[in-house]
Amino acid sequence: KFMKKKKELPPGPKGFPIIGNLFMIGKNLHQDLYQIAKQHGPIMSMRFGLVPIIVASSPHAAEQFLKKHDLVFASRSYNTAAQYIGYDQRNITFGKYGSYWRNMRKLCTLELLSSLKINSFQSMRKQEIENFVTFLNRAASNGVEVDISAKLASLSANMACLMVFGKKLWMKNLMKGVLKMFDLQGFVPRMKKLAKIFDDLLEKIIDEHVQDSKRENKQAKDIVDTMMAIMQSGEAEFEFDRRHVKAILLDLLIASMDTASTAVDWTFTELLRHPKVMKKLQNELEQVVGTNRMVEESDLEKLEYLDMVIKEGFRLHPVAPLLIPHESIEDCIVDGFDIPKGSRILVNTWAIGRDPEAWPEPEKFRPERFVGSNIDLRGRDFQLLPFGSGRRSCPGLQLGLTIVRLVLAQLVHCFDWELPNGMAPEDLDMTEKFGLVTARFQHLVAIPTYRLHL
Ligand code: HEM
Repeated sequence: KFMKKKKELPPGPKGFPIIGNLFMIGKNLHQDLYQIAKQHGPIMSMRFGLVPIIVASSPHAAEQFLKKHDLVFASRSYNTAAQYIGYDQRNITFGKYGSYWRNMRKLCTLELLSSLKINSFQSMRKQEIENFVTFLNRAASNGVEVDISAKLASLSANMACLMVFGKKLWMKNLMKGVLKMFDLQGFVPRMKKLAKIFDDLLEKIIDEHVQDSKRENKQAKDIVDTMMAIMQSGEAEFEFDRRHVKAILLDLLIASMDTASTAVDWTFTELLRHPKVMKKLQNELEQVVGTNRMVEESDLEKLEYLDMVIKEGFRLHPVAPLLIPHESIEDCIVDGFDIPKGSRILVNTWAIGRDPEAWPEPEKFRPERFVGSNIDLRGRDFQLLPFGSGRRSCPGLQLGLTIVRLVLAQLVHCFDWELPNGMAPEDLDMTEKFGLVTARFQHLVAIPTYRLHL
């Protein structure tokens, strides 16, 4: 006779009824999970309230969920924020795995975030970065300090708005509202109100584009134009109306708003903490670009040390330390453990970047560790996953990486930097503020001195 085998969940800390393990979690979820995993192992099970959570904290564990069994773990969970802000999970980021999501994601990669499309926004990026450098230059002439974190955030927001809508909008406060919604789980009235504000705004923008498109010789196509053209052509092989257009617009806006700027903010902080690395990068830029001009996008592929610096920055400061939670669509056995359908998977890339088995002396910021190594950050190597890996990995990788490289290179190439009030590099505060995008807790402030001969 068969005996039904008892399900064996991965090991994990004991929880209480109803709240599960929530009592163990403080302000920085990724850091707490890192500590707890040290006791329970790289595949660990917990419960947040009634929700089963699986945490992956080593390269091998990440590979199991994102590659070996990727199809099972390629969905997202339903939440009220996704319902109201994602037009009932019609967007990509929170879309359930299925044919609708596959189609939308394909459209996004092929039409909206292709190399061709990204290149078509190159002159816009150049213009915005020139404005940014002009601002810093003025601060340099006056010898005043600059709130780098704030300036990076508005640069990034401007580029995102120009790319998606074709014009700059003051979205920052609205965006903060959206991100807060994820903390306000279940706070429906406020969510509805915010969703309505966004919806009105998007409707207005789409109407303006429809009006404009009737005029001839319209300039560069932004993403609204591209989406409207697809909608009107009737080429899409799936249901595609204004709700879908709005869902994707918001998706791209949220995804590109804070990510690249936060990555630059962290890596630039590390450069300020490590003056020798900063100098070495300046030397590379002097050799490749020279001090008579700013960095161009076409220079980027020649900047090898810049690449290592950026990898090292992402290793220690992945912008989305737990990726975006994945959800399993059926029961699955992973490394001999039973993972039930409906589990939420948190891949702790922050912990993986600090795994001493994968990285010698992980706490040190040392870009030279990548000399002669072919570890890449595009999702092929599971010890470095700032953009995730597999089906749910970031479709904006190429664009995000281009912005990060260009902006960081420019900051380092155009200016020398000093900390305010004679602060020593090692005294820079490195506290994190956990969120879907994990930023610096305190804004980074520094004083520039212009160094180009332009
Ligand atoms: C440095 C910049 C960026 C970083 C570090 C980053 C990182 C990530 C990560 C970690 C995920 C989740 C992967 C997962 O759940 O497994 C993600 C998803 C996503 N990203 Fe990015 N991202 C960046 C920029 C962008 C940009 C510029 C766009 C588009 C304009 C974008 C669009 C998206 C979308 C649509 C998703 C959802 C994908 C899905 O669920 O299928 N990202 N990104």
